[in-house]
Amino acid sequence: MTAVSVSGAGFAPYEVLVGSGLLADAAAGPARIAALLKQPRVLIVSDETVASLHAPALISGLKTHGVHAELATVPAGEASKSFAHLERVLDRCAEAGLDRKDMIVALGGGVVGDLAGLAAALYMRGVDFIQVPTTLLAQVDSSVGGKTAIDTPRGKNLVGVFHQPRLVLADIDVLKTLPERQLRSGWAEVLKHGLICDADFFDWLGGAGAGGAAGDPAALSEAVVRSVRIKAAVVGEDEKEAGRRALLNLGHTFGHALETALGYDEALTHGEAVALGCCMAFRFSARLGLCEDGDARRVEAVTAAAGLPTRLEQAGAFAADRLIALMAGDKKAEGGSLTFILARGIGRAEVVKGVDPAEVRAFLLAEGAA
Ligand SMILES: NC(=O)c1ccc[n+]([C@@H]2O[C@H](COP(=O)([O-])OP(=O)(O)OC[C@H]3O[C@@H](n4cnc5c(N)ncnc54)[C@H](O)[C@@H]3O)[C@@H](O)[C@H]2O)c1
Ligand SMILES: O=C(O)C(=O)C[C@@H](O)[C@H](O)[C@H](O)COP(=O)(O)O
Ligand SMILES: [Zn+2]
Repeated sequence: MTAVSVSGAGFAPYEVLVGSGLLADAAAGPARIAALLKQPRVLIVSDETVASLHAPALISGLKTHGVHAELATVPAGEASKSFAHLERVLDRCAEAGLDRKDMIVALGGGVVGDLAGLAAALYMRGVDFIQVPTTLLAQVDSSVGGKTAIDTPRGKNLVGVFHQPRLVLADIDVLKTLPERQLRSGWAEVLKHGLICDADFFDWLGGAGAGGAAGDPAALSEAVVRSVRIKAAVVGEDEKEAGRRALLNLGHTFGHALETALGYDEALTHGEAVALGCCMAFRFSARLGLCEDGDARRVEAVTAAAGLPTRLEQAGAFAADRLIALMAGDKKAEGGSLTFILARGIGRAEVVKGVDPAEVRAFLLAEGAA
């Protein structure tokens, strides 16, 4: 097991534990959860798919430590990141009689983590929560850093707060039940971490570590640990995204606009949108003369080799003006002007504010938007 600690100026430090058998072995994950509790009970929030596969092991592991667990489930999928499901989860907290000393456990992918984390931040003005991420995406990214949110039809993650977990338990074994498409989606955020600030990591992901995208356990473990270290370092420096943390949004200005334009449809997962968005960010960077065309081509080749989309037409048909309007509503935008995370090369991302919408429009048309 590897422990990565996340610490920063504005929040209580916590550990991300990455390893095998953390859920199945009651002396591992459940023991760590039990040790953090002020009262011997938790509310586990999960989705219906994950609950049926992995909640029984967690519940019985907790029971061996005298912890009673209640379970609240939402339907699997992005549509659960909504006001309606947030209300239902909050109602379940009240129905279960949770008080301020109780703990919520988010057992699932990024959808469950974002939703349960937001519910934990809101219920009684804030209760503690633990992340037990079950997708690759959630293990390498969403369970770490304290961003919680729901979507609205006008924007992805438009309503949320920063609320850090008390512990993250990333059990690599649970990825064995994850559908291949979801594994590849998570790989997109892994590639993103290399592209932002670690060219050696990106080289490894495109070479010796490439098997991780198809489930090779050793490569997956290493990719999770290296990703978590990168994310923990960035979050520790800038919890509330005053500066450097925005780099973690590489590929997301384009990606979130695509997801919202598609109505959070399952045709494009968040990871696929990020993969495509990163390719677009590199092509846009090359067009603006920030990086070499060769960098953009390499990003595209490594992304395609991982079975992820790299071109707009793979995601659907889009109107450039609609995408620009959505990007102007992105959380990084200031006064309606566009902000992008662009790159001077692989591993050299930077925040670029005040990008000319006419440049963006011309780029989107060249990419195949109408
Ligand atoms: N808070 C953050 O920092 C952050 C970072 C990245 C992404 N996100 C958010 O995360 C969400 C995407 O998360 P995701 O990709 O994990 O999707 P997800 O949570 O929808 O999970 C994907 C699918 O996999 C299933 N699943 C999960 N674990 C499984 C397992 N072990 N075995 C079998 N099936 C399993 C789920 O039921 C679901 O159908 C998006 O909403 C995105 O905005 C948040
Ligand atoms: O943790 C962060 O910061 C990120 O930007 C990670 C992203 O992968 C993630 O999708 C995040 O939810 C996006 O945040 P948002 O602020 O753009 O909604
Ligand atoms: Zn993301």
